[in-house]
Amino acid sequence: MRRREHAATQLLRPHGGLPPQSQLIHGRAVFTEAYAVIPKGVMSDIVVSFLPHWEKTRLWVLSRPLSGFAETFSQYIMEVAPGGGSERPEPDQGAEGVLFVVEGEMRLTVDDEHHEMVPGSYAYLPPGCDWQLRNTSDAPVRFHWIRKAYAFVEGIEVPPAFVTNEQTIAPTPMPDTDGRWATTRFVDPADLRHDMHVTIVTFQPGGVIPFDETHVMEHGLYVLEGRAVYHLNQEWVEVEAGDYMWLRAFCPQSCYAAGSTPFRYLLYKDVNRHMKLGLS
Ligand SMILES: NC(=O)N[C@H](N)C(=O)O
Repeated sequence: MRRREHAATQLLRPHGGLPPQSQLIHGRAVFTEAYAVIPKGVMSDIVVSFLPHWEKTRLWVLSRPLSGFAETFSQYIMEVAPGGGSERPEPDQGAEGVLFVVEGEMRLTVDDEHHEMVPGSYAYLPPGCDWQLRNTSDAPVRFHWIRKAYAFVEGIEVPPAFVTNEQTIAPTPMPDTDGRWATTRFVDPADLRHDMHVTIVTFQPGGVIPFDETHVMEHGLYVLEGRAVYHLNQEWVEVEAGDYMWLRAFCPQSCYAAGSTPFRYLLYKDVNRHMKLGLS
């Protein structure tokens, strides 16, 4: 509980506001064909977005399908002020979503059932899900909203909605890592109803991904806590809590946890489906 509060405080102060006019800040932002890095410092007041049917809400769009629909997902950091929220949050009946709270509290209603969401709360919302959201507290709430067009498959049913909290799930250690690399999984990897995974990856100080993973799955990585050096394609990039990385399919990736506290990130990955072949 204590660690969660600390991580949330670290996270939120950096967003919003502007550097003074007397300063020219050179950021660490990177955009390449293979990946992008959006450091926390560039999530300022002048790059916010707003959405239809959301009240008292602003957001930072961290990723979106860029080249037609070759990319699979969009990811937002949502900030909802007290009293704000939406009765019509998702305009697309084909979109599934994951919500993950990083600071504050809110009420999520799914099929008329209320869920009080706190830091670490996680909700999976299948396509066509009936959900609403309201900040019933007296402080802003911030959460990630990851959306993907659900890939329907004949003979496989759509998974149901669920709400949980990362604190209730024991992380699964990676084999042969002495527990220095572990993943908190919210769905069973063998459950083929799911076509995306949003997990929490945790490295203890000194933990590494020891080789350049290179795979077809895309990633969004939001650093929740700690710091690391990430190898992305041909470059080494320093990242810390509040930074975001967007990785296209096949972007080589490895890392080492560089701080004195655990390095943790929220990870999106598309899984369990054929590739579209462009046949008509
Ligand atoms: N960058 C990562 O954390 N990648 C994961 N090992 C993954 O692809 O599952």
